[in-house]
Amino acid sequence: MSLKSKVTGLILAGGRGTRMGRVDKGLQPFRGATLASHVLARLAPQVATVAINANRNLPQYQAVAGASPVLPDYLDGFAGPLAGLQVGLQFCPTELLLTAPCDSPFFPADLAERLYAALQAEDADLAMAITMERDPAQADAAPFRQAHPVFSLLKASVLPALEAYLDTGARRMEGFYKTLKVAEVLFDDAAAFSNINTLEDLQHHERNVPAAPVAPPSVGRAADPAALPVEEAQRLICERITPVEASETLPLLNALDRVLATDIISPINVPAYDNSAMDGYALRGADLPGEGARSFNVIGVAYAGHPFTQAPQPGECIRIMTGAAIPPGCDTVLPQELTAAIDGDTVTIAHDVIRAGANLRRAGEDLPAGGIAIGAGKLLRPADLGLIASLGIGEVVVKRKLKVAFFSTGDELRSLGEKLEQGCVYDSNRYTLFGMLTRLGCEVIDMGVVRDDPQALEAALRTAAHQADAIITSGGVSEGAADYTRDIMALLGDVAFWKLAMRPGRPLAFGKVQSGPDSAWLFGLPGNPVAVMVSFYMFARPALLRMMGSEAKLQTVQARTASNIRKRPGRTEYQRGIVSTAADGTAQVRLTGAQGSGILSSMSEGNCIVVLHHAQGDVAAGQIVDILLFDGLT
Ligand SMILES: Nc1nc2c(c(=O)[nH]1)N[C@H]1C(S)=C(S)[C@@H](COP(=O)(O)OP(=O)(O)OC[C@H]3O[C@@H](n4cnc5c(N)ncnc54)[C@H](O)[C@@H]3O)O[C@H]1N2
Ligand code: MOO
Ligand SMILES: [Mg+2]
Repeated sequence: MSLKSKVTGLILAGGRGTRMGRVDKGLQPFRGATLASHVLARLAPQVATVAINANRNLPQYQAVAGASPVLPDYLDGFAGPLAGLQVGLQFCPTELLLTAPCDSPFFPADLAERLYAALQAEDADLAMAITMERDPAQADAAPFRQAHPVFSLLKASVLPALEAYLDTGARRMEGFYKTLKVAEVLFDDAAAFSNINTLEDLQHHERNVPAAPVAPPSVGRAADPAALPVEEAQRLICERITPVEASETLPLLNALDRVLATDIISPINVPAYDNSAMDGYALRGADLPGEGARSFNVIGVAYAGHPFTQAPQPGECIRIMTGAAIPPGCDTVLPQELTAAIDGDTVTIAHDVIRAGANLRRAGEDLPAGGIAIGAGKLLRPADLGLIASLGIGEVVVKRKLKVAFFSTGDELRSLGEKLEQGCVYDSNRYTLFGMLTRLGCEVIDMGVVRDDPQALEAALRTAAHQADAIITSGGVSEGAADYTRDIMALLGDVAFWKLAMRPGRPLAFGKVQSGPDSAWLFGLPGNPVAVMVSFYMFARPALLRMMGSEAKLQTVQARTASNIRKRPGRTEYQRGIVSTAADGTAQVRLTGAQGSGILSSMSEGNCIVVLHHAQGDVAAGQIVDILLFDGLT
């Protein structure tokens, strides 16, 4: 029996993350994934099965865990790693449990093997990793022994002892280990057990990534290997967001732009009956002449809404209008302009003008009765309202509207109507955000401008968390000295601050802000007026749509660029363009002059965004580029 098949892995991710501003450590983005997923990748090859112990953000951990279980503590109140060990042991289907914390992604690939060797040799209950470390401030001092109790291999049979220990009210890992027979295993590589405790640690490790093999930059500085690619940030956001549950029933006319909460099942066939696609003559296909011509006697008229119910005899036909029910016995309609002659009640038809079965619209060919006419999750557009009406359905169940609070941050901002002093700018972001959110069908809560002041920011975020499902802010997410936004966001919630490999829109804050029992997803967008829009479209929009219950994706189309475009590989660029039809009839795009992220006129003048992908370099005039039409976005 292999060692692997005897061991269950347990990732300890149940802590409060106190040293990381209470963020959920395991879910912090790291080298293109989350910390927990890096730990999982190390652990999985060493064990038969894995579980994650977590007490917050369970759906997000479930996304990391895949089919493996996510186990919250059985004990209340973030009782520490022993509480995680307890549920891990309760779950453990194998004879041994190997633990690793969610914030140490570098541990050895042979951890299980080496701990097991000692466990066996010493006939111990538990084997634990030890390293020798030095105080970096005292280079000459003797190294000291550092135990890593969270890196342990233990027998599943110690569970009763653990439960007895916990029953005494004690919670310390070291205290419990003293009750067991422990084998200590010295590892030489202390760095392999280093954990990431603070956001600074995270950024430090993020920066010390071995350089990724990116194509050489075309101009200027090299791409920043620590910056998170756009798709990765989108994925991390999407992993955490879940759709709102609540729905409401609305009259059809009020449901435009809302997200359908349940499938629309067609109660009838559409069309409800076989009917004519043409004004002309209904007849039996078998009566059409094989050669020459044949005359038919017109025995009646079928109008839309006024069916003719008598079947024709051979050599008879019925005059029929578009939409009228096909009379019994008929299977073909000859458009009136294809007749050879019409003389009173006699119509002459030549051979080979139509085939049998032509010009009929069959019952149920659009939608069969009992079939799904429109699936849940569809954003209802004008065609959908029409389709639902065509089924005779007058009310629909849609997801409730999202409430989105938004405010701008910055002491330099002035609202409309205020005097513009030296060094100030009018707040434009609140207007673009208002427009984008309204177009998305959200109920907007405009919270105005919030000063760069910790108390004001905290109060605004708390109010927003009480009132809204999501909060969108602009400004203060970069590293400027007067930007308190980051500190306050981190204080109130589980918020990550990302530096993205994109332009514009490099800084972004995302996470959950909690105030008392209420919480809201926060999108802290950068202050620059173009950056705020691009970041909204790339990150906030898909997340809000997902919360609304829709998975609508942005669709790029292609156009030929009219000029050379400079582009540095290693980041995604969103340049503003104007697409038009070239002389040869194909789509052609030219850029709107200056592309600075403060140049809002570029968004107003442009009708599309030219998407220059992460790995893409310079583009020569005449080459094809992807574009996102503003009309599709809004
Ligand atoms: N040392 C660094 N500096 C900056 C970096 C960086 O990585 N390192 N990133 C730059 C990028 S990229 C952007 S974008 C901005 C983002 O900064 P903030 O999110 O902190 O935004 P602010 O500093 O508050 O404002 C930036 C800019 O935008 C104007 N602004 C802000 N809000 C509004 C509004 N509501 N209406 C109109 N204009 C607004 C503000 O006056 C500033 O000019 O940071 C770079 N710096
Ligand atoms: O996000 Mo900034 O606006 O890229 O320049
Ligand atoms: Mg700033």
